[in-house]
Amino acid sequence: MALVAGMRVGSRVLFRPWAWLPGAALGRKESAARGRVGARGFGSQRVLVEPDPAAGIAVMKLKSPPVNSLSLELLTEFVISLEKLENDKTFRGIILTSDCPGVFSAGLDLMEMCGKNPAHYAEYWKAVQELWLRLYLSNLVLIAAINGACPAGGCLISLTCDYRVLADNPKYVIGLNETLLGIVAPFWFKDTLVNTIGHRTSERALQLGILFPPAEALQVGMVDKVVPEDQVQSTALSVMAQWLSIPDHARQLTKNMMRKATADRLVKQRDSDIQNFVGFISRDSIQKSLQVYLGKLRQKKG
Ligand SMILES: CCCCC/C=C\C/C=C\CCC/C=C/C(=O)SCCNC(=O)CCNC(=O)[C@H](O)C(C)(C)COP(=O)(O)OP(=O)(O)OC[C@H]1O[C@@H](n2cnc3c(N)ncnc32)[C@H](O)[C@@H]1OP(=O)(O)O
Repeated sequence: MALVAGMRVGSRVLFRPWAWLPGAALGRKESAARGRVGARGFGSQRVLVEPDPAAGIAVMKLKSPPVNSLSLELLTEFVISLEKLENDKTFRGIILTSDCPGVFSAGLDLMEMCGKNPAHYAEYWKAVQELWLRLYLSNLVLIAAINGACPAGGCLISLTCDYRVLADNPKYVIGLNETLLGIVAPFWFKDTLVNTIGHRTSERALQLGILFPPAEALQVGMVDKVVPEDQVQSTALSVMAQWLSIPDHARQLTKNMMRKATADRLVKQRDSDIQNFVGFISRDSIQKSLQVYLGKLRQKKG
């Protein structure tokens, strides 16, 4: 077997770029929880995994009501489930979807970024980076079955997938709307978007914080297919079959070739990216903006 830049070619698992990342190792308890997934469902409180070993795929459902906001707990459970599937050679693809009606994911959890201390912000941001790196460079085919609203960090997660199917519902908007909150999408969010929809469209979408309804999302290439709500899952399954018809090693090396440079930009500056985030989010003016935004979200109800 040849070794290419640390990747073992000839076995199914071709690259584990995170294995050498600082902080990437899981604790002993978490390691013990790993192992073969088998045919029974597994998962955790916030991440349901429904494996179909015969088909070589698993459906992963985010289940952190009410809106799948990406709390530290959800990020951690997400990474653990992902790693379990990555480590089990039975699995070649994951369909990523939501168990919360009407919302794919509300993005990063605003409560994790408000009123906490710098150490907490640093821990949180490291977890956000970790999930992005693992998803973006995953060996598996990832298909997003987007069955609800998909703003900011939710959109980022979908953009790490190889293909996005969005339910045709005007409420199910998708985009990186950070500027509407008075915050800034970091460079690796931006890079992920640019790699998907191109520079000019990203520039406009990012500055204006555009949340695209389905038809526009399809038009700009933010999603690959828009289908009636009751067909999201079946469409994701048939798209998966098409992607799985390609030999893994060829597809994986090609994915790596397309994505590695983007991931490496973050890998090379993880610590400074954390410091930037902590400095930025700790500013009084930013904290105020986030509080105002949270207030508006709450008011919307009453
Ligand atoms: C040059 C210098 C650069 C430096 C840069 C350095 C670093 C970068 C710095 C920062 C980067 C941060 C990047 C941030 C990314 C994000 O993802 S921020 C999150 C953005 N998310 C949103 O804007 C979505 C907000 N939510 C909604 O729009 C809606 O909730 C919905 C998802 C459309 C669902 O609507 P609905 O079903 O009607 O539910 P409610 O609105 O009623 O919400 C239910 C409760 O959930 C709470 N909630 C909603 N979203 C969040 C969230 N993201 N985090 C935490 N909590 C959330 C909402 O307040 C309700 O709570 P209550 O029931 O009222 O308590």
